[in-house]
Amino acid sequence: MANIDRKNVERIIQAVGGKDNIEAATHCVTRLRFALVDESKVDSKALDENDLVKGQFSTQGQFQVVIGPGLVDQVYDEMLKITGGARASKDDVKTLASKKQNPLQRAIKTLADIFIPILPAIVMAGLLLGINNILTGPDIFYAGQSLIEVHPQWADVASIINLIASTAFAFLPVLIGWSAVRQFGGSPLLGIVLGLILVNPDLMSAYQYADAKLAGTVPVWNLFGLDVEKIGYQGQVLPVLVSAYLLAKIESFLNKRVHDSIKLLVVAPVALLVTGFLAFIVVGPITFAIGNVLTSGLVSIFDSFAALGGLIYGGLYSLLVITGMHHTFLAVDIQLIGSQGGTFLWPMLALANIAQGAAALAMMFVAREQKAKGLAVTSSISAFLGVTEPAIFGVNVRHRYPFIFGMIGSGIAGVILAINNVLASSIGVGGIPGFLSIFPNQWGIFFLGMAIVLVVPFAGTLLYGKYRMSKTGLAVNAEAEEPKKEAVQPQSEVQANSGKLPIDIAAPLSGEIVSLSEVPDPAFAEKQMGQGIAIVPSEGKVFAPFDGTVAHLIKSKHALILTDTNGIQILIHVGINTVSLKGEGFTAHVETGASITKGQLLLEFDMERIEQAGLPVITPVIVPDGQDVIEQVKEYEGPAVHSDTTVLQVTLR
Ligand SMILES: OC[C@H]1O[C@H](O[C@H]2O[C@H](CO)[C@@H](O)[C@H](O)[C@H]2O)[C@H](O)[C@@H](O)[C@@H]1O
Repeated sequence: MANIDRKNVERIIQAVGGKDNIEAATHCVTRLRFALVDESKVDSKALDENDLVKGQFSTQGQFQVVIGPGLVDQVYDEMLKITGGARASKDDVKTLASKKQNPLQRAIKTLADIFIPILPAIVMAGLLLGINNILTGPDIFYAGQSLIEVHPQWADVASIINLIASTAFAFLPVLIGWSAVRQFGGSPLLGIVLGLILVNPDLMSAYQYADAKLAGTVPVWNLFGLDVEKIGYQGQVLPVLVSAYLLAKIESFLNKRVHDSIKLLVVAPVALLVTGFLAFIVVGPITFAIGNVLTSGLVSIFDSFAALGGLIYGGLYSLLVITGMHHTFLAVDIQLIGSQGGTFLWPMLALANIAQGAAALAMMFVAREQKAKGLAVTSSISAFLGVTEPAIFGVNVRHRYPFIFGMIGSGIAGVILAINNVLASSIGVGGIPGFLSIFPNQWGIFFLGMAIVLVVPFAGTLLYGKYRMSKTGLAVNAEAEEPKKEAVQPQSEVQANSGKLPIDIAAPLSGEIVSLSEVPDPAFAEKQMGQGIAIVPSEGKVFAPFDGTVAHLIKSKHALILTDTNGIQILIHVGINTVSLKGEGFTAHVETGASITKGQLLLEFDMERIEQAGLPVITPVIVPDGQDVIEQVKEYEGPAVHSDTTVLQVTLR
């Protein structure tokens, strides 16, 4: 690795607003992470012009300057020497950075962080409920009758499917309790128990509450003259969220004060007792009422300004996906389903997914290069099945106009869905399977919306893309976007062309090799640190791709830098933002400095743990820039078998 120029480090300090503007700084394997006093003092142009800097962006109150593996430690050390500042941990910077977010931003992020880990359970339940809807809904296969009415032998099959499907919704407070207490720093197990308390079958179900209230038959406990309603909180979000917060705080209060020898006897029982009483006496009734007021407020706004609401939510939903804020609306969907029996927001989400997929698909006909075409197709399939990041980041945002046509299509469809009050009975799989979650009597309108989000973004992108090509004479392809990238050629051709020795680098993981552009982190996706590929792993194991040494095993064990016998360095970064797991779920079998042999097991990681934390497991494998020995890097795609499939080919000078 090249030596760093101190002057460039000084320029970085100046560009981020000088020493006094740096509240704390740390670094991970690839970038400097700053908590800055005032981000408006950052001179982006100066950073762009700095040779050491590969990229810059601000996220969640942190300002990140991408330097690249190998160099970043040196730059960080030099920076500390210059500023005289103290080393900070990632947590220090994270805490300071989150203070920079306003309370609303923090609340949004916390909500999203709570709901992301439970999303798979809810989506699974929604899909099964959709199947149940098809079996039990009238007029789908037979006029005026449902399939199980005509074929009663299927009735119990539908009933079992319904039971399996509705469990995640019926016990939703348990899922939220687990995730929320974990997020608030308490014991997830107590969160589960809290959720179970709130839906205990001894309580009257929240779904029967309205009728019982009218009839005056709500059961109560009498606590020394105080009547407390004995009701459960099925389908409610706020009661369990607030109770989970209290539980986590009470638990950590007690943990700090109670002696270790009696912790087991005191902490959990007291925390649960206090929270349980508070939940039924105060928190539950108040938040239940607030939840109902908020949802009916939102419903009446949509009743009065349906078209505008549909245009805004449908049109801008994909922008929310870019910011990651979209998961916050899961809480609103769930609350709407719990208190109104259906959500009008989710159908627009499903169509917004399709719209981005259709726009990406059109790029297949605009792009000329095979790889760009391939990316357009695969990413659009993913969007049609409810996951849009590959289409949005990999294709649409890079060319801008497909993203805009996607938003136009989903805005128009949003208006149509909103004015017809199309509802989803549950949250399901977004994109095309989304119709399964829509009340079957509204499929007609939903399919009309689907036609719009297929046609408008596709036609708009295709026509505008062709027009642009005819104006500029340029084909849109990967090379046009990424001038440095080389096309993949057969090995023999490379040897013949360059006359230099190409070195094959084997896959360090088994799975699917994809383009770096599919990595949901701009530092990798935009190749700010170097060329490479990413692997969507099929198992949580990293193997040595060559004989060499471990140049650096990152403390939190989520990333490794390896050097081969020719001096080529590669970075393997397991997952995205996995530094936040602080080594949890990672087991290293080697240390920094160890010699390695091709095929040797280096690291194991728990894919489920990473996914539960809401983090992607996609693993970039890059050849960091700045290696003077390297002339060119070629990238391969397709299925990968560790230690066998070639993922990269490096030609030395
Ligand atoms: O909110 C429920 C939906 O959640 C997922 O989709 C949303 O998040 C995805 C991942 O960030 C994103 O790609 C997609 O555009 C969002 O709509 C899930 O994939 C959907 O099936 C689910 O309905």
